[in-house]
Amino acid sequence: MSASASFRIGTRGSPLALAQAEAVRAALGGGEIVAVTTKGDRRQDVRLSELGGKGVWTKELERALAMDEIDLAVHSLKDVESERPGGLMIAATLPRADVRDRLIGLAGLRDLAPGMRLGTSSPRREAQLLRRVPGLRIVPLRGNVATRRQKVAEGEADATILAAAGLDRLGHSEIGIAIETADMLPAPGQAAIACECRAADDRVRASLAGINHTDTFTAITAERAFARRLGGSCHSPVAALAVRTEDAFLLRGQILSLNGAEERGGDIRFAPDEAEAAGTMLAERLLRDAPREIAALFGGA
Ligand SMILES: NCc1[nH]cc(CCC(=O)O)c1CC(=O)O
Repeated sequence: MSASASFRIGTRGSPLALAQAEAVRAALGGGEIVAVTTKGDRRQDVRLSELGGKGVWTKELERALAMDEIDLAVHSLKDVESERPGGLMIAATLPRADVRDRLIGLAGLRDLAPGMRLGTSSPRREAQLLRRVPGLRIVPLRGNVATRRQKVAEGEADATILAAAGLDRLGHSEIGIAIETADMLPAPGQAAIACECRAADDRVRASLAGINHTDTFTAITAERAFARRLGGSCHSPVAALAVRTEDAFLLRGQILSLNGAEERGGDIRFAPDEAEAAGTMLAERLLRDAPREIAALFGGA
């Protein structure tokens, strides 16, 4: 039995969260899965922003971590706010999955037309799509994959968009059409699974260091520094993606006004040890000449 076999691996209880926790358990070579219900899981009827932002997914897990009820918490990194509570740290990321979003209900983005109802509760997807197709009607749509597909099938929306990584991890590789990142930049941290632990817990930290995928960690470090420097609220329209190139990394970032009318985007090349600084620099560059609608969203400017 490996040393990590005794770790209590905290996770939300949704099918996606459990699949991700299982992937971490497999990487560690053992451990006990402890499912914790979060406020975000209990309330699927209201907008995420009304529940208090994406912290609703992570807060109860982080409380359990701080209280030593679990040894590590597994999250979709995308749902983890870029400011961390003291004493906790993201210590590892697994190799990143498909970073793209997938369109469900239509054959491609070019089939979107004014007046169509696109179901999403993501301000990023809403702003990006409104920018592409002004006049599109955005209808709130939450719930797990099965629920959302059902809502589209029942005509509550004409189409919806979900992260490829989540669909694939649930075994739904056949659902939807992948949207290239050039057409729709994903959320910071999308498709990355994060392992969070107590910063003072050397035993867990050492085990997590052993399963960490460094290229993914470098990429998400840049993306999260970008998001952190933008401040604003955690439900502002922000997109970022860093990828390894032949000799370095490339971070692309985008910020939009809520209705997509205004947009600023750009990119920056960086070496692995400059990930944090690169994210911050790109954010500052985009904020410098940002129009008022965008500057108002990202108060940290
Ligand atoms: N907040 C929802 C959420 N958080 C992580 C994923 C998908 C998996 C991932 O991006 O790692 C999803 C669903 C979606 O956006 O379609």
